[in-house]
Order: sequence, then C-alpha cells, then structure tokens
Amino acid sequence: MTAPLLLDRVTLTYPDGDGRLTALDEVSLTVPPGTLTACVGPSGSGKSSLLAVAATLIAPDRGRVVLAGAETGELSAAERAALRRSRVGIVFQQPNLLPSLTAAEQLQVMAHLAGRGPGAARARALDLLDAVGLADRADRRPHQLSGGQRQRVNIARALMNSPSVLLVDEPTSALDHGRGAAVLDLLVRLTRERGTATVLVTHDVAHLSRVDHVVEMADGRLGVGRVVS
Ligand SMILES: Nc1ncnc2c1ncn2[C@@H]1O[C@H](COP(=O)(O)OP(=O)(O)OP(=O)(O)O)[C@@H](O)[C@H]1O
Repeated sequence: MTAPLLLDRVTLTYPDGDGRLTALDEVSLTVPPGTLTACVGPSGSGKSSLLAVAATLIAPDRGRVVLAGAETGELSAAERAALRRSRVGIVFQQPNLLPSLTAAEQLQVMAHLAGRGPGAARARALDLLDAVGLADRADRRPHQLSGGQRQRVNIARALMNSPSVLLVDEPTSALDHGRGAAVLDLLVRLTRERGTATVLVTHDVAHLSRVDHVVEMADGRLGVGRVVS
C-alpha cells in the first residue's frame, strides 16, 4: 500500500533576482500511517517549503508528491483543493481562530466547508475537543482560552475531517517548555490513535525522543537528523 504521504525527489525553486533560489533540492520522504516525522533545521533551510509542497499549496518544479495514493501533479487545481480539504489537516504556528466562535464552532466550520451536515459535526467536534483535553472548554471563545488551549483547538480543528496526512508547523514556538512538551505528546498520541501520517516542522529540538523519525533540512536537502533530547 502507498504511504499517505510520499515525496519523491522534489525540487522547488523560487525567483531570486535574475536567477532562482533552490529551496528544496531532490527531497524524498515517505511517511507511513500512524507515525510522526519531525523535520528540524535552521531558519531558511526549507522546512516551511517542504510543508507547503506536501500540502499541495505550492507545486514543485520537479518530482512527485503523492497524497493518499493520488499523484497530485496529475490533478487539476480544483481536484488538488478537494483532495487537500478532505485528506490533509494543517496546523499553522498561529492558531488563527475566529474570535467570535466558540471552540466547538471553530471545528464545526471545517465540517461545513467540507459539505458535511451540522448534526454529526457537533458530536464530532465535542469528541475531538475531549481527545485534546478540552471537553469542558467547548463553549469558550478564543480570548477565554490560554495559548496552549488555543493551540489544542487548532490541532483538533485540523483533525475534524479525518485527514490521512497531518502537517504541523512550529506548534510549540509560542509556548513555554512544559506546554510545548504537552502539545508534542498530544500530537504523538493523536497520530497513533487516528492513524495519520504526521509531519512536524520545528526549530525546537527538545522533546523529540518520542517521535518516530527525525529528519534534518540543510540548504534544501534532507538528511537523517539527530535526536537531541
Ligand atoms: N515566496 C518565496 N519567494 C522567494 N524565496 C522564498 C520564498 N519563500 C521562501 N523563500 C526562500 O526559500 C528558502 C527556504 O525558506 P523556508 O521558509 O522554506 O525555510 P524554513 O526552514 O521554513 O525557515 P524558517 O525556519 O525561518 O521558517 C529561504 O532561503 C527563503 O528565503
């Protein structure tokens, strides 16, 4: 069976003056279901570009991105967007929650955008908030939640449509050490429970001993990383 996420010799360049800057240089990565791969590396090494390509938000110059068995290079833009909505969960660094909605409603919006009915959505939202330890905060708005709780809502929201691939960008950067460790533990647990192929981009090499794989980006190239914690 094909892994939910497969990158095969992906090269991505950006315009840079008269030339091109190579952000990803022949990057290959396979992420099996139920496993979490952490991608570490210095600023500018290509980590965010890797996530953007994996999410099909940017098309690579060369190479293949296979998502949930689909060769994304062969899809139309509309087909790619539909695949992204149904199969990919994205957790950005800043939660970007809507200020006027409760925690449960933030999640229900995702089901609505995916064309699902409201009845089951409420039950699923409450189930996911329970899974991230926020069962008693379902009716709170973002300003009534702590930074760590908002990041948990963000993670639960990304899981709302049962994605096979979960892409997470710097989830702990705005949190202190203890809360950062708790969010990482949560991501490892959810990855196992929900069977997602998870990629986590982080500067923070603490707490990585519990993830399945660590890869290191350097100048757009991917190598096997060291576990530091
Ligand atoms: N839209 C863009 N146009 C031109 N160059 C870009 C663009 N986005 C990123 N780059 C360049 O591509 C390289 C990789 O950037 P990327 O954001 O992927 O790195 P990163 O490892 O995520 O960095 P950080 O940890 O600081 O977020 C850098 O040299 C960056 O300046």
